[in-house]
Formats: sequence, structure tokens, C-alpha cells
Amino acid sequence: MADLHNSSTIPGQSGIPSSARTAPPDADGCGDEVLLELKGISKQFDGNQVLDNVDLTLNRGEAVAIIGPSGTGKSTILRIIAGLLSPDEGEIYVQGNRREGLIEDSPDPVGIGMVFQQAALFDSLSVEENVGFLLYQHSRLPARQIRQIVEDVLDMVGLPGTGSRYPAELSGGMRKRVSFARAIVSNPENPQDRPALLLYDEPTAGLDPIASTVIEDLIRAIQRNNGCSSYLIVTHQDSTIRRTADRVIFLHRGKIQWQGPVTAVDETDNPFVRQFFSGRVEGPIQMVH
Ligand SMILES: Nc1ncnc2c1ncn2[C@@H]1O[C@H](COP(=O)(O)OP(=O)(O)OP(=O)(O)O)[C@@H](O)[C@H]1O
Repeated sequence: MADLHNSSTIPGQSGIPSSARTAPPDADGCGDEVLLELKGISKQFDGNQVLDNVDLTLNRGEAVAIIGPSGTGKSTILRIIAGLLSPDEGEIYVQGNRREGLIEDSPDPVGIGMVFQQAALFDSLSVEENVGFLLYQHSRLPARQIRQIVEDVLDMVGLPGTGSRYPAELSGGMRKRVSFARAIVSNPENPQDRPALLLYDEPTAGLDPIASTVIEDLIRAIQRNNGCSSYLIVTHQDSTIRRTADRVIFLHRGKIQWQGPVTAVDETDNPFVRQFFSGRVEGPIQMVH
């Protein structure tokens, strides 16, 4: 496992009991291979330092939640990891290979998939055509098989029998689940296309508690079905943090202020984590008005 003790960029780390800082080596049976490493990543927009010298390591098979107040750079870090945005400074290693430029310039040695916060659906296409869009466009699978795959995925996201409806006929939460279904649909002809790393940007935002549970269970099921795949998940929702994360990273003011196993979020005396989980207005995190 990554040795969190050696990370010098985690000022709040000292509040975590040493026994809680690292998981037992290879607890998940996925080996201890480092899948992703960020070294000294910085990014600013219009003079606003959003990420400031961030180091982050993710092992194969790990599930990590990135949390923190709004506007603190969580989506930015996902977009940098996905290769959609360049950092101003720092290095990115995917399975030990340094990435040069954006994803379009040099493909990574393993697939990285991103499930966006707001994936737009095509209004003129049915739910089935939306979810099966990439398979209809890029695979040679017969339409009947694509329909079956789509039906199965709709079932998985808790929307069975909705394939013939149009996005305008669905609630916002249902549309979100259709987007999710589209993001996770994969071609059985190319199982190697399945990403080794998935990046989820607030997949349960705006969903009712039961629909959230369906998506949270699905995120875990996808990880199990893909062997030792890993994911990073950005979320504000307490239940999603607790049900999908093995490890939690707290980002604020451009830096990782705390990280530890999900079981430690209720034990740590780190003031950022305490304020975040209690929802108190008073504390080191100041609302930006
Ligand atoms: N392309 C961009 N151009 C200018 N500023 C940007 C851009 N992308 C992000 N920012 C700014 O960077 C900061 C961090 O944004 P980001 O979306 O990463 O935050 P976040 O932590 O994901 O927020 P939230 O929890 O509200 O989704 C914000 O102040 C945002 O306005």
C-alpha cells in the first residue's frame, strides 16, 4: 500500500491514529501496485490557486473519495487525472508511465473513464438510443443484442422498462441515472476496453436516498465485476462517502488537509473534517459569499 506516513503534504495527518493511517497490505487481494501517482500538481485559474502542490497516490483496487467544500478543486483534479486539463506544474504517472500532455496527445497504458456530474442526453433520442449510443455508433453488435445490453444496464440503475421513453418525459434524477447507465455501458466484444480507473464526479447529487443507494451499490458492483479496478469519487453526500470509499481525501485551499480510511472520519480531530461532517458554520472553513 502507499505509505501515507511519508507524505509531507498532509498537515492534518498527525491527528489520525497511526493504526488508521494505512490499510493492511493487500487487504483487497489486488496486489500493491501503484496505479496512479500525482506529484506536486498545481493549477490556477485567473490568479486563483485552485490546486497547490498536491501529491496523491492510488493503488490498484482502491476506492477513494475526494471531499471538501464547494469550489475547492475536486472536479479540477478529476479533469487533470482524466487528461482533459493540463496542470500548471507537476507530474502524472499512470502505472509508472509519465503522461506527457493531454490524453489526446498520448494515451495512457490503462483506460481511465470519467462519469461526469452532468452528462447531457440527446433530447431527440429515446432512453434506449441514448444509453446504447456508443455501441450503435462504434460496435458491430446486432441491434437486438445492443437492446438487450441496454435493458440490462437500465435494470442495474433501477430504471427497467424505460427504454422507449424520451429524456423530457423523465424526472431530473431519472435522467441522471440514464446518463450513468450510458457511461457504464461496455462492449462485450472488447472487455479490455473496460477502464482500470473510473472517475465519478458527484454521481449521486440530487438523487433521493434510495436512488443514491442503487447507484452506490452499482459503483461497488462495477468495481468487483472489473476485477481490481479502482475509482476516485467526488461527492458531498455522507452516505455516498461512507458506502463507496475505502479511503477519504479532504481537499481545501488547494491542499490535501487530511486523508485516512473512511472509518477514521468519525474519529479524527482534524478541524476541517469535524466541521465538514457536522455542517457547522463556525470553523476553519469559511463560506465564500
Ligand atoms: N475552466 C475554468 N476556468 C476558470 N475557473 C475555473 C475553471 N474550472 C474551475 N474553475 C474555478 O476553480 C475553482 C474550483 O472549481 P472545481 O469545479 O474544481 O471545484 P469543486 O471542488 O469541484 O466544487 P463543487 O463542489 O462546487 O462542485 C472554482 O473557483 C472554479 O470557479
